[in-house]
Amino acid sequence: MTVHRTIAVATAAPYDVTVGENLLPEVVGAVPETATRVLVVTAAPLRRHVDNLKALLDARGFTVVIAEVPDAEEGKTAEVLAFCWQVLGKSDFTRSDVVIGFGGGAVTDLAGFVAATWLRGVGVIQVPTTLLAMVDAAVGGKTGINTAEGKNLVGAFHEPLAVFCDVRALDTLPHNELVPGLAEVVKCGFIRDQEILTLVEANLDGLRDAELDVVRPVLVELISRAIQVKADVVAADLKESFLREILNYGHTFAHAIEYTERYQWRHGAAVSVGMVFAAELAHLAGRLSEDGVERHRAILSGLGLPISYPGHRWDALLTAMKRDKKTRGDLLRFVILAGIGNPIRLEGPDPALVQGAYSAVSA
Ligand SMILES: NC(=O)c1ccc[n+]([C@@H]2O[C@H](COP(=O)([O-])OP(=O)(O)OC[C@H]3O[C@@H](n4cnc5c(N)ncnc54)[C@H](O)[C@@H]3O)[C@@H](O)[C@H]2O)c1
Ligand SMILES: O=C(O)C(=O)C[C@@H](O)[C@H](O)[C@H](O)COP(=O)(O)O
Ligand SMILES: [Zn+2]
Repeated sequence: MTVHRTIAVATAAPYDVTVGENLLPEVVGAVPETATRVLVVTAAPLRRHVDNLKALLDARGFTVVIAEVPDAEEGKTAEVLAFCWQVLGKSDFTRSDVVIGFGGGAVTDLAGFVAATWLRGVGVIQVPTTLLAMVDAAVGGKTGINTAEGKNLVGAFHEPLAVFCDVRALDTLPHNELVPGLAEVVKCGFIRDQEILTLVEANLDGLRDAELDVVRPVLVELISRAIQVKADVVAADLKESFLREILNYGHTFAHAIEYTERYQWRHGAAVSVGMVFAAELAHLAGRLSEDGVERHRAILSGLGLPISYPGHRWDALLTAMKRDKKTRGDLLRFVILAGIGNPIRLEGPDPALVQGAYSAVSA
């Protein structure tokens, strides 16, 4: 049976996230008729898919410009952003024209920021092609790039016109890229929708082995549920004044790992360790039971995700964590759980607790 689900994101500028199969015609249909030019921001592994999209856009009479950017985190830099601006300038791209972000989370983050900054903001349609980008990066309007000092330090909130998650794109996604996306799905389970945890626990082996023909129905359910969690949160607090911080569960430590490891860790893998770190911190702070911590370890390791960090680089990690966007002045702030499904903030914890949580996830 063909999958087709729509999740509405009810922000001030509402849009739909479509989860389905063979959605390229719908992507083209979402480009406003007022547009003349379309910039597709993408990376080399997506070339075949993008050729198909370009053919459909050409047939509709749009002038299509492709910006193929360096893959993965290498694309989230100021230099690549400037390259995209140059492409837009040279093609006389106007406010009625549209950017399409076509790729993993690195591409959708960059494409969104290109759209946010060009002429102070043009429309962007996001077409995420990794599991992680479908359930998280392409939804919610957080866009940005990394700087030499840290992860996602420059960016803007810029919501898409529409998001299309074509689950058939996952057929070409390498196994080692699919599993990290499950970390963000599990995150949504720990912070809000516990049915996600139940579904994952019941399908651990199939999800870990990514046998898509076997787990496709459960994966579609998990994708839809995770997007629904994100949609509900961003609809209530788009600009992260407080509630939205729960989507950052596990990310204080995760971003520090990514930065310290020069982006050689997959984002989802770092988030997996980051959630165990946050669970250990919550336990040390007396807010989460030993069983709650163990549930983190069991689910994440059961999916084949890392639950420890072997780097022994505490000083570097602490320096990076201080640059987290939830920090206020010198006050480190963490999202932790006061029980599964109940995220709270831990502000300015005793440094011994933070170091204790680090020791608990050190391999
Ligand atoms: N804006 C947000 O709210 C948000 C949320 C979560 C993550 N992120 C960001 O997303 C990024 C991670 O995204 P990611 O995990 O998708 O990694 P990624 O974008 O680096 O993609 C992983 C790899 O898969 C390739 N790929 C993508 N789709 C493919 C397909 N269908 N077939 C074959 N190969 C394919 C990519 O080219 C890349 O080599 C990080 O930069 C993270 O900070 C942002
Ligand atoms: O959408 C959000 O809000 C999130 O925090 C989702 C995270 O999974 C995502 O990795 C996001 O890019 C992190 O943002 P940052 O503000 O910590 O850079
Ligand atoms: Zn994330």
